[in-house]
Amino acid sequence: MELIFPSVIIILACVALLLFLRWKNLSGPPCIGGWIPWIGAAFEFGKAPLEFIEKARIKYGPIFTVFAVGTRMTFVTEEEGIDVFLKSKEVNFELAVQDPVYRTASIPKNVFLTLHEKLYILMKGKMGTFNLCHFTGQLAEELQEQLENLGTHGTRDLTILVRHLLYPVSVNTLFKKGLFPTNKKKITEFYQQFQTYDEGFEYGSQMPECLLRNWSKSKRWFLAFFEKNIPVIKAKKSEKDNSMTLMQVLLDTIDMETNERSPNYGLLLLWASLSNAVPIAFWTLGFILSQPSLYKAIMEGISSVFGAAGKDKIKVSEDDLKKLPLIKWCILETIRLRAPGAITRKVMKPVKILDFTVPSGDLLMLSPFWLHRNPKYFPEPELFKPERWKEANLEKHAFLDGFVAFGSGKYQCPGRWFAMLEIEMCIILLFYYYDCSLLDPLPKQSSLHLVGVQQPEGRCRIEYRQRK
Ligand code: HEM
Repeated sequence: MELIFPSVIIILACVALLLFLRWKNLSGPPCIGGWIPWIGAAFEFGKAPLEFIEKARIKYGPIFTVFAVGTRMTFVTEEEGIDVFLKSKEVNFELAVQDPVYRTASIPKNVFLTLHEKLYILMKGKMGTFNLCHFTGQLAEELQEQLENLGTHGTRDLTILVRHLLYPVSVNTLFKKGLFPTNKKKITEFYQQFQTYDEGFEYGSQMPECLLRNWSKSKRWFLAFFEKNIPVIKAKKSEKDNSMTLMQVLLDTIDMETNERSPNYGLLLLWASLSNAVPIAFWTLGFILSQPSLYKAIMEGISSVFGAAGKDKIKVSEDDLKKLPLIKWCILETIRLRAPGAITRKVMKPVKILDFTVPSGDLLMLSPFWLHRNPKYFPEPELFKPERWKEANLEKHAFLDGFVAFGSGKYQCPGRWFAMLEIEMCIILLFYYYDCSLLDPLPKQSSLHLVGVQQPEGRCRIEYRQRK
């Protein structure tokens, strides 16, 4: 009797626990795990995350949880879930990205949480639509300097060409004029290090650094680069009007709170400014050049605004840009089709979506890439149709409904208008000076990326020849 009593209690406790777990599971969205504890669905998911998401949506419905390496990611794919993602006070951006920020830029949680909102407001203001006009002149100047290096004609891989234009232009515009190396060896080193850092970023944001030797080296290379250059960036204001660059403005605030993390923020801003803008410039040029009638229409626009190509440098004004809406539509249509695989928020308190309760601690995930393929928002979603952007009120800085490539809500991408402007200027100036054609078909997009926009899977060469 003495032995039976505790056994009954243990059995009852187990039954209660099982019922509780079953109830919990029933009230949560369907969960895709694997048979290996903790690892869960990591292998299947990691092989091709974008395809995995779409297959799971078809099999499990509009909301489902993927359990992988100890993390629960709950994907929302339809209105009700999207609304919670974008508007609920119970889901949080900062707590969702804090861990990846720590892994990729070594910014500790307390520093990140103290500074994030202040820095975000500064970036949003400095790169907002009112201030955009301050970038136009310098972007044009920097781009024309880089274009001079292309010579009269040549053939290059389009990705490399875009990198050679946008790396120096972004660094010199956002950090400090002249900061980008000018010595050939150092330029090559910068390119190689950034490529390694960028390519490994997604793994680096999830795995211990000790498992990613080369990536870790490139991260340390950039931290040392900024450590050396922060005093230089701080020292020099614009000779023309004493104005400050974005990084100089950020450094003022970072210094007030902590004087040790400036290089880390330099690295984060560098990555944010290049990782999406470069592939989007690549794809936009690729889409335009692979459609002769579109390329012709764009060239007619450029010639009507700037005249025939000559030897002198040109100035590009806000008014000029307004006369060339087709280029902006092409950029937006490219961003729609190559949008980030996922954006994320942390669930702070359980949230109800459809008939399910998503528990606190889950990462709520939204896929701009798949949302942009919903025919309800974008008819014939797989087609590249720049003219659909005619409907958007771009004068009022509004995108089309259902377009979330820059995120949405409180912490929408603060660099979105700058990115659009930089890519627009890049296309205008390249096409103004050179006749271009593609020597290879446009490559497929890789489906390996959740973080950021989609990368090309193979090479694509461009031939360029100075216009007469
Ligand atoms: C086409 C190019 C770009 C795309 C598609 C893009 C997309 C995004 C997305 C999806 C987010 C996360 C928003 C969210 O979760 O709601 C983001 C954040 C951010 N982006 Fe961009 N971005 C682009 C270009 C740029 C550029 C050129 C800059 C800087 C000059 C920039 C700076 C940032 C920063 C600093 C954040 C983090 C904001 C925060 O911490 O609150 N982005 N971007």
